[in-house]
Amino acid sequence: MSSLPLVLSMGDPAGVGPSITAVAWQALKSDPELRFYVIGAPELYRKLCPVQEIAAPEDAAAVFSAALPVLPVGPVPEITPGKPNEASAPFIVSAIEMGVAHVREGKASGIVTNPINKALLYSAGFRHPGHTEFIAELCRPEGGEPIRPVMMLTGGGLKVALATIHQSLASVPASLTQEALVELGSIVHSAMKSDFGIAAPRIAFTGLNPHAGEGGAIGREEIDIINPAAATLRSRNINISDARPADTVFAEALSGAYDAVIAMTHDQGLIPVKTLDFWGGVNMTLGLPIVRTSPDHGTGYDAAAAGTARPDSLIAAIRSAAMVAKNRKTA
Ligand SMILES: NC(=O)c1ccc[n+]([C@@H]2O[C@H](COP(=O)([O-])OP(=O)(O)OC[C@H]3O[C@@H](n4cnc5c(N)ncnc54)[C@H](O)[C@@H]3O)[C@@H](O)[C@H]2O)c1
Ligand SMILES: N[C@H](C(=O)O)[C@H](O)COP(=O)(O)O
Repeated sequence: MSSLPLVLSMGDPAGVGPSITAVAWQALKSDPELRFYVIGAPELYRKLCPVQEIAAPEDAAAVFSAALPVLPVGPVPEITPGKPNEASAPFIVSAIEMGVAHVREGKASGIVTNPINKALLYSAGFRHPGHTEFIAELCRPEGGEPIRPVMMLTGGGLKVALATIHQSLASVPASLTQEALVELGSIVHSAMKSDFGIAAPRIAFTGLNPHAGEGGAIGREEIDIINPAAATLRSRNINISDARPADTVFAEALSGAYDAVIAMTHDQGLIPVKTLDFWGGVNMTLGLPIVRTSPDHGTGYDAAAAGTARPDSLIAAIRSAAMVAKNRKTA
């Protein structure tokens, strides 16, 4: 595995982030290959586990087995778990920016983001739908072309990428273009090889409409957009299906027919993963020059307030980030 540590961003301090970070450290502290540090407010973690403030990512390795290494960001206002506070927004954003900078500078092997509440961040001038697009923008070289980030959720034996993410269902059909789907299919194909070590990936597109349009009787997006994009990708030696009915393609993937499924909408793709494996699910961003993963859940304010937060998905995200970093190094 990479000898560099992973970096965790604090996420919303009023959510489950602080508690699951402390429990993840307890669970992983004896595994040097999964070592990490968190960029956050040290006081968030002090009641939960031993904490050691560090001045630089390079200090994390010596500390990790004995205490959670925390690179301070702040001053974060005093927080009551479960009660979001707008005053923490600038520090939530700074922690992500610093973490991405550390990975880009070669000081950390990847970033694992704790959950944020996007609406709260808008008060601090955050203008991105989520981490996915924000981190892609942070990775864009100065004066360079925008990077197309791809959201993929893994869990329950599935790997599901999304053609559209945080947008209204009504706006989805206009966003589906042959060009965008060809670009997406290429990114997923490359990531299956470099990030997951799958030499000859088999990918399926879902349809947008019930029964993948029923030959055009229920909708034409499959005939006019999705299938032509699939044909272009196949002409480039990418093994990808025409639009498959979305109600059955996940069962086909689970039975071994496909390594990854590309879903047309957020809920079409995330419902099967989160239903099968909410606690083991991982959200990752494909197509970036850096490794980024996250738990599949959100801020979970009610669990934070009740003290019932589970660390499983964060631990799975840490393991996935370490695996992808290692696979990319090998590739
Ligand atoms: N990666 C991210 O930053 C991310 C991902 C998803 C949602 N969100 C944001 O989170 C906020 C809340 O979203 P939501 O309510 O739809 O989803 P959620 O995942 O926060 O909560 C769904 C349910 O799961 C529970 N839950 C979540 N995490 C848990 C944990 N670790 N342990 C125990 N129970 C847990 C919650 O208490 C709730 O009952 C929204 O602002 C959303 O945008 C962020
Ligand atoms: N759609 C994601 C999920 O439900 O898991 C999520 O909102 C996270 O988005 P970002 O990783 O872009 O913050």
